[in-house]
Amino acid sequence: MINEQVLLQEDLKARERIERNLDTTFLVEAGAGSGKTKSIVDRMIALVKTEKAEVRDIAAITFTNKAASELMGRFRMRLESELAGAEEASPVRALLKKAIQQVPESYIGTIHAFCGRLLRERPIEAKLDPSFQEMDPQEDREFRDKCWDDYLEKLRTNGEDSRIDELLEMEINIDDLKAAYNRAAQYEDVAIMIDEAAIRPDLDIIRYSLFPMVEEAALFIPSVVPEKDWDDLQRTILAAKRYLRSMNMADDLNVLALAKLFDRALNVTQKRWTDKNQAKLFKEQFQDWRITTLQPFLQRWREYVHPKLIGFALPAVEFYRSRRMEAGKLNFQDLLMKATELLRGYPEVRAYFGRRYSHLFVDEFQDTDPIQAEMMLLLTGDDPAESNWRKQQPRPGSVFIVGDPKQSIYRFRRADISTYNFVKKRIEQCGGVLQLTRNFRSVKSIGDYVNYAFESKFSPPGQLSDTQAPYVRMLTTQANPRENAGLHGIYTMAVPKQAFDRFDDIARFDAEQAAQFVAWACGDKVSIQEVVEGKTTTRPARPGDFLILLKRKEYIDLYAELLERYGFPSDTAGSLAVFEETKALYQLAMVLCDPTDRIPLLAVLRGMLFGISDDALYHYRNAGGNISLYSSLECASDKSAVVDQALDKIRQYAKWVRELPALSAFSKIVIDHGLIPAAAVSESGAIRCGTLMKLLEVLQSDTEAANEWLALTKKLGALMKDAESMEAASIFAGKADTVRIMNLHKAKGLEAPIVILACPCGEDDHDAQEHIDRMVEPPVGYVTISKPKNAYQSEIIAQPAGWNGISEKEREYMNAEEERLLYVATTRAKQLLIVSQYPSRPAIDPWSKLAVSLQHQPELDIVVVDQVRREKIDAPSDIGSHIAE
Ligand SMILES: Nc1ncnc2c1ncn2[C@@H]1O[C@H](COP(=O)(O)OP(=O)(O)OP(=O)(O)O)[C@@H](O)[C@H]1O
Repeated sequence: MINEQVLLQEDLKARERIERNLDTTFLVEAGAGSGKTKSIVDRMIALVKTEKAEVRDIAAITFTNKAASELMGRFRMRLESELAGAEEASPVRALLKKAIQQVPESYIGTIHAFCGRLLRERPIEAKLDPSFQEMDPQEDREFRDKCWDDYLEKLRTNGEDSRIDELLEMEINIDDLKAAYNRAAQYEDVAIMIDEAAIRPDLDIIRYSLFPMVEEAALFIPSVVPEKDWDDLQRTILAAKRYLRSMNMADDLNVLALAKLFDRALNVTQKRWTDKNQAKLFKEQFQDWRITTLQPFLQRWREYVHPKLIGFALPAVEFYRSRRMEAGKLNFQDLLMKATELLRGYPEVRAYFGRRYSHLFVDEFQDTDPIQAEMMLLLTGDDPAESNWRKQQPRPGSVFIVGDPKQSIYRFRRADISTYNFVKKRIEQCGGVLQLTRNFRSVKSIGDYVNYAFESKFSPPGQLSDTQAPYVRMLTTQANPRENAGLHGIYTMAVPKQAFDRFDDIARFDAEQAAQFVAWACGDKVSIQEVVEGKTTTRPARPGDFLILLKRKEYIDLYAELLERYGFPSDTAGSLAVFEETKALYQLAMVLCDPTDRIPLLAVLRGMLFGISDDALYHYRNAGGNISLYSSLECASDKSAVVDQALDKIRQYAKWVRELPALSAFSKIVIDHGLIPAAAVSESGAIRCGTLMKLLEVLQSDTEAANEWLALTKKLGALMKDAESMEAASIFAGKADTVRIMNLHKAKGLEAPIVILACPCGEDDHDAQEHIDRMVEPPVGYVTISKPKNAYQSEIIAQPAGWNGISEKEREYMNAEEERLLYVATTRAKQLLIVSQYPSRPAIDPWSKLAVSLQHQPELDIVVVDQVRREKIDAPSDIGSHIAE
């Protein structure tokens, strides 16, 4: 193998330099499985042992709190083991002892918490209320929503709501305005591009071109419906005719709505027209008109709307910002921006923190917020007077950055490759860029596959591109398991064609195969190779060896459900938390907020909590019963007695709500109704039960919700609406021997002996939504606003001028990131990687970009395994009757 030995030597040298060249600033590009955390710990220990730094001088910034606690744990353990190995009375021993004492004084944590620290020490210079509070993303969302409502209210009270009316006349509704507000609020550090000069496009161009075409084509549509129905163009023309007859076409918005009917490919079946040749001509004519007239027009319209929408949103965002400051509440972005402003604005503060944290470590640099780069250079810069971070150069050895540009997967959360490349160049000038290429994680067959699959996907080695990371060969040193000692390498697992390529069916088939494989493998059929204290051993596979990764989160619970059927517990991350129990509890909470409202009351009676049939309700009404919490039927018939019992129960709940703090009442209801055991024995019981318990925890952490029923109801509503705000959790979460199932972004930094890239469906090809240019000062944002078109698609309703070219550029970035996501996915496996495929329709398969490299990999033989019999309640509504009894 060419140069493999040389490359290994280079890797070794790089690792030595990390520990030895402590006065050199390094950016370490460490490939997958190369032991990033270990290299950080090695350097920290070296700093302590050589007295270059004390532990209290060290700040290490990690991507998540979990990564921070792992780093902290490993650092502490290394200090302890170094101490145990140090000679009695040696100077190093004293240093290590002191270091251990100082561990609590060091900083190891996320960038946001670090900024919080800086700001708490210097609130006056930061112009902050010293008792400011940090808001997590969920609290921030709620605060932002509240500010939006208040802002609209303020406009109304000040008589400024005519501004809203103006926008409503442009086919914009209140939801669109809020979408613009939410979008602009994401980019407070960016100058959002607005073209104030955009002029209103004249809709006469549509009137004069489209109306006559519609009238003419209508003449060739038969008067009776063709045997096989109207074709697309006919249907659209007939709809347009109805529109023209019934709507006021002097109104521009009606014309716009009509024109949009024609903004799609309209198929024509010639024989359904009265004249085939004319039909062919119409097809071409409408298609041509769409491209040459309609689409340019719609583009100009979206450009015209854009400044109005953004212009409305920006003052609302400013209102939200000033509300945060007045209330002393900082969101994550504020923490970064305020801390950077503080360092930028005060040379003495810069110098103070530069001394205080003289050795800065930054992990996962490829995925952090670009403002972090500014902070980092301001803190470590060698010129005390320079406030422009781009001109700063780190002091020798002051910063140690670790990252892997091949694993940058958070562009949607502001990660930015151009900032990464800028910092890399800067460090090249004043320190060194090192490559760690040796991979300790995967066996050779996986390494070979990864190299083969990604060499052509990344940019040529050593070449800096502003969209894609350069390819670096991965050097695996773990041998494959000996023959018959363990299934290893890469396998595919295909799902056969499903009717209409329905996602639900594809996912279910795949989940069943995956569960069967896990069951088979754990039945002593697959051995796992492990290196323990330098010795290679094997042991039977167990559930904890499996990591199932999905590109999208919708189907995570399905995989958990199928695994459960085969008797395997799982631990999920990133799946949606909206189960029937949560929905039913929310409905009940609404009833208890306003018991006079009969509609939710009826829904609760018929829903999963009480499962009362329409028949029973009918009998109850017939017997003179009133569906109300305030009346009870004296002599109900047998059939309707259940209604009375349910109403009694709800009355009882209402009493608890009046008498107890909200969370106590809520918990009592959950227990009284037996929801936790009921969830536990239902389909996906472990997750549903775990999610209910997590729900109680989430409510407990919100003081207002825990005390007040209305706030609790609102909180439940927010959790239902915003799937991002609470993830489902299994009761097995955190237990060691469970199959882990998660979406790909959650798998950052994780590994497992066996990885399944599952669920070969659900891929969508969504358009770019924004593009941020961070190479100019201040950074400029090109932001579009969209609204849902239907359940699956959205349409852009406002866009900045020149968006087509800009969005193409952004697509390049997005496509490049897709490749990196695949790199992250394939590099999680230690011994065996299984890739699910849906060959019948690659466009919907998120893993299909690997198809070419997978061509010669064997397909997994799925051995049919029986499901485990378990007792379960068949219909959720049964729970109600159980309780009623
Ligand atoms: N020097 C080493 N010798 C032997 N094994 C190591 C060494 N360093 C790390 N490992 C092992 O290699 C595996 C990968 O290490 P780690 O998870 O730290 O890699 P990483 O660089 O964070 O990878 P990724 O970026 O892909 O998440 C782990 O199982 C770890 O225990």
